Formats: sequence, structure tokens, C-alpha cells
Amino acid sequence: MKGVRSYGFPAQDERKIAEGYDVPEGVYIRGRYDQEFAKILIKDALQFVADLQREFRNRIKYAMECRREAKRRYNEGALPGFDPATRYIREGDWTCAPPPSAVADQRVEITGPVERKMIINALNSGAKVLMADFEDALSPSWENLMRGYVNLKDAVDGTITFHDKARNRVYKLNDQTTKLFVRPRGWQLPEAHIFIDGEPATGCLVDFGLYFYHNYATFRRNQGAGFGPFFYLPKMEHSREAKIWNYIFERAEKMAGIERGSIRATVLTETLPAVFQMNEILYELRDHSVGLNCGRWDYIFSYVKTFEAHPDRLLPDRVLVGMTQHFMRSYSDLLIWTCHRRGVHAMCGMAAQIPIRDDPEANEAALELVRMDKLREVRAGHDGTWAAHPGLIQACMEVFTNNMGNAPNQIQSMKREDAANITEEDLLQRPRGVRTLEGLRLNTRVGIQYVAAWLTGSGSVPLYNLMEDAATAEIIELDGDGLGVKVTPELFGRVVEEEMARIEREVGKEKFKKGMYKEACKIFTRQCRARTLDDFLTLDAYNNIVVHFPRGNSRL
Ligand SMILES: CC(=O)SCCNC(=O)CCNC(=O)[C@H](O)C(C)(C)COP(=O)(O)OP(=O)(O)OC[C@H]1O[C@@H](n2cnc3c(N)ncnc32)[C@H](O)[C@@H]1OP(=O)(O)O
Ligand SMILES: O=CC(=O)O
Ligand SMILES: [Mg+2]
Repeated sequence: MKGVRSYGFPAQDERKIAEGYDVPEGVYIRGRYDQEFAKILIKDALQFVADLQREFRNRIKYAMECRREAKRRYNEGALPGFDPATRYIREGDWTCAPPPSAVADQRVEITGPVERKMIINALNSGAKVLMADFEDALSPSWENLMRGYVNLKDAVDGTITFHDKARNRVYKLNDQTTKLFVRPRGWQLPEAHIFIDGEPATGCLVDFGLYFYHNYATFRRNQGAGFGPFFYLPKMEHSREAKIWNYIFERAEKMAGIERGSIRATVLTETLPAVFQMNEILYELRDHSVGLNCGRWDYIFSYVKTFEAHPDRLLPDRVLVGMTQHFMRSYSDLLIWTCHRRGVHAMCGMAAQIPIRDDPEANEAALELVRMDKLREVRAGHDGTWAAHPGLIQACMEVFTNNMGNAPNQIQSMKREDAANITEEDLLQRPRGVRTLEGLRLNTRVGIQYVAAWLTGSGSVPLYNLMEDAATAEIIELDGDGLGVKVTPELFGRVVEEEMARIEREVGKEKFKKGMYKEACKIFTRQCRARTLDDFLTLDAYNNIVVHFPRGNSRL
């Protein structure tokens, strides 16, 4: 992991007394003690996480080094493409294990951060699946993460409730609830509040390990009809990363004494290199896969990042980079063909529109955009889609149901053989469209406001009537050149200054003063001006939300 320092830790017994947690040898908790958190951070659960960390850390480090090496090649002018060495997998005749009946029907999946009220609302929403998110939609502060693990345990137990004191409203689960998938963080994020053998733990191993340990038995009994738990796996770039997940699943199944193939996961195809690895990723996870998903927002971001040193591939204004651009349509078509050929679900992504409460006309227009997006997806052959808000479930469900009939999915009926010939050129075709100064201004406003929200604990926010999360915001910082006028540092500086003034007017002086807008602006401008892009927008910002107990240097 980048920039890991060594820390002078107190002795094991002192730590136990100081922090209240009873930890296994080599594990050090640097997050706030809380009685509720301690129920999650029990010694055996932490031992499981530590075992995963010790067994897989070298493979993870190697996989991250391979990412950097591939990036170096793209920066020198190379293009991503299909790997000749794994042609036998792409051309081979194999299928994944059949989807368990509990998740045969995934036609609408609601997504949201692992926040208590939202989990209850989502489980009651009428969607088929809830994708509970530790990733794009969550700012991974210690408090958010730990509450997330508590909330998910209560949700799986079926005991989750929430009292909204201000509205005197009590939330609890309906008799019928959606199936739960959990998305751990990507490989790249460390967990700076849990140290294992002197290094920060890998964030996704903490998310996966703690959730799995506490919930696998109840989940399989109540939710999975003998299968599960179910996961979404984000931001992979190569099948070697899927292979690590497969080992982790096998290791977890062994620890739990459950059948191999019990755990199932959908992989987000949301990086450009991964689109050339879809068969290989499914192959590695063939006993544990339930499909692939078009994580379209990170995918766009990944296109930008992969080609940061290719000025001829700069994207147009992001409103123009929709699913009908040739490279995006090719990606989604190839994903459908690949998934259906291998017998698993081809899920599509998120329309960013959310309901607009105070303007019925604008609300109807937003809903219509969502309906059109879903119609295109279901007609293309997708088996299900994502919705960011409970107010969109009905519209998405209607479109999918009206077009899929009574079948739970289209795996057998929509083979999309025509997509078999999609080429590297199709997947990389330069997007068409203009870049405008207004686009740069909007990106700046949204980027700064998103980072400001993230720094204060909100990983997904409504901005200008759209859902913004880490994936949508990442696209923003990168798109500031080619406007007809050259975007010089001076022009960019002026834009930032003027947009900060506009944000202050829009949110009001009081909120602006209390919020983290200035810090966000610093992070945003530093990243926009850097010679090379950070791997992810939130990596730099992460140091700002690390709060160590006992207090000390919190920078990684
Ligand atoms: C690119 C990607 O990775 S997409 C996946 C990751 N991103 C996400 O999951 C974003 C999910 N969506 C959200 O976080 C939210 O919808 C937001 C932040 C965009 C908007 O949230 P709000 O401002 O609370 O919306 P709004 O005020 O309209 O909410 C109305 C009600 O719906 C609930 N709600 C809104 N979105 C969700 C959701 N995704 N899941 C469950 N409940 C939700 C609210 O909690 C609120 O409940 P209440 O009436 O009981 O108080
Ligand atoms: O995770 C989803 C995306 O679009 O990014
Ligand atoms: Mg994403």
C-alpha cells in the first residue's frame, strides 16, 4: 500500500485496556470505542479478517502493482485490448454455476449507502434486490463503517428499526423485503482504523470479513434459501483480481463449514481494462458468479483515467457521454452477450435522475428520462437495472416487467449473438461531442460540493436534481480542456473562484461557513492541476476523514 509508515504501537495488553476491544495478536484498532461497535469487533471476527489479510496481502499488492504497470504502458501510448494468452477462455465452451432461485429475478435493484433508515426504506421498497453500499455511495469514516456493519447485522437478523425523533416516525421492516447484496470497498482503499501487523488493513477485507462472519448463517437461513451471502464486487481491472476474490470466498466457505459455491457475487464491469476481461473474470468466479453489471459511471471515469496521456481521447461534456455513444453501447452489448453465453445475469447501471419533489413538470421529465433509459436496457437484453431512489422503483419495474413478460430474466431468451463480433476498436471508439466552458463550470461546482459532502460523512448526495456519488464525481475533475479556448491554470483558477462564489450564493452564507467547501476546493483543485491523476478522487480525501483514537498522526 502506498505510503505506509511504521507506527510505535503500545503493547498488546495496554491496547486492550486503552481501547476496550479484545483483539487478536497483531491487530490494533485505532477507531473510537463504542459498546455497539464492540459487538461487531469481537475477537473471532477480527481473527477472520486478520487471517484473510495475512493470506492475501501479497497477492493484493501484486495485483495493485500490475495495475500501475498497465497504467504506465497506457501512459506511453499503449491501448488496452483482449489478452491473446487467454483466448482459450474467451473461446471455450463453459458456463458458470446456475443462479440460485433466490436471485433468479433481479429486475430492479435499489442501491444506497449502509445508513440505517435508508436500509429499511430500501428493503421495503418493492425492488427485488438492495445493493447496500460501502463503496461509491459511502464516505468510509469509522463511524459510517461501523454503523454500517451494525445496521446490516440487524437487517439480516430482521430486527432493524429506526426512530426518527424529529418526525416521531418509527421505521421497521415489512413482511416482504428485498434480497440483500453487499458491496465492499474496492481493493485500493485501506482501512486506516484497523492495523494488522503494523499496516492498515485492506478496506474490502474488513467489509467482507466482518459482514460475512456475523451474517452468513442467518442470511442463508432467512434470505438466500441455502445460498449466500451475496455480494457486488467493484472496480476490478483484471481477472487476477477476480481470482483473489474467488480464493477469499473459498476461504470463507471453509471457515464457515458451508458448501463451495454458496457465496455468490456480481462483478461490476466499471473499468476500461476490465471490459476486455469479462470472460476471464467470470471464468475465475464461475462457481461464485451471478453476473456482471455495467457500472457505467466509473467506466466513464476509467476511460478518462486510462487515456490521461492521450489528448486525442478527451471526453466531451459529461452530459453527452451517454449509453448511446458507440463505445458505451458496445460495452453494454458485449457484456450482455458474454453473460448470457455463460448463463448469468447481465445487469445494467444507474440513471442519475432522482425525483424532483417541488416541481411536478420537471419530475415527470426526469422520470421519462429514466423510463427511456430502462427501455433501452431491457430491449438490449439486460436482466435487471439499478435505481438510486425508492421513487423510481415503480417506473423501472414497469418497464422491465412489460418487456420481459413473466420470465424472471432474459438469460435464455436474449442471447445477443450479434454482439459476438464487437471489436477492440468498437470498445475504444472516441466519443463524439463538444466541451464547453459551461460544462467545466458545472463540473467544478458539482465536484467541490460532492467532496465537501464526502468530507462531512455523506457519500451520496442530490445535486442539481441528480444523484452524485464517488463514481459520478470522479468524472468531473478530469474534463477541463479542449473548450476552443485553452484551459490555462489562470482560466481554471478564475473558474474555481467564480464557482465557489456561486456555491456560496446557492447554499447560503451560513451553510457555506459551517461546511467543508474550502477544504474540498483545495482537494479538487490540487487533483485537477496535478500532472498525473490520482487513482481515485477519494484516495486523497480519505486522510481527511481518518480519526485515530488515541489521537495521533492520522495521515497514512
Ligand atoms: C454510480 C453508482 O455506484 S450508483 C450506486 C451508488 N449510489 C447510490 O446508491 C445513491 C443512492 N441514492 C441516494 O443516496 C439518495 O437517493 C440521494 C442522496 C441521491 C437522495 O437522497 P435524499 O435527499 O434523502 O432523497 P429524498 O429526500 O427524496 O428521499 C425521500 C425518502 O427516500 C429515501 N431514500 C432516498 N434514496 C434512497 C435509497 N437509495 N434507498 C433507500 N431509501 C432512500 C430517503 O431516506 C427518504 O426517506 P423518508 O421519506 O422515510 O425520510
Ligand atoms: O458503481 C457503479 C458505477 O456506475 O460506477
Ligand atoms: Mg462504481
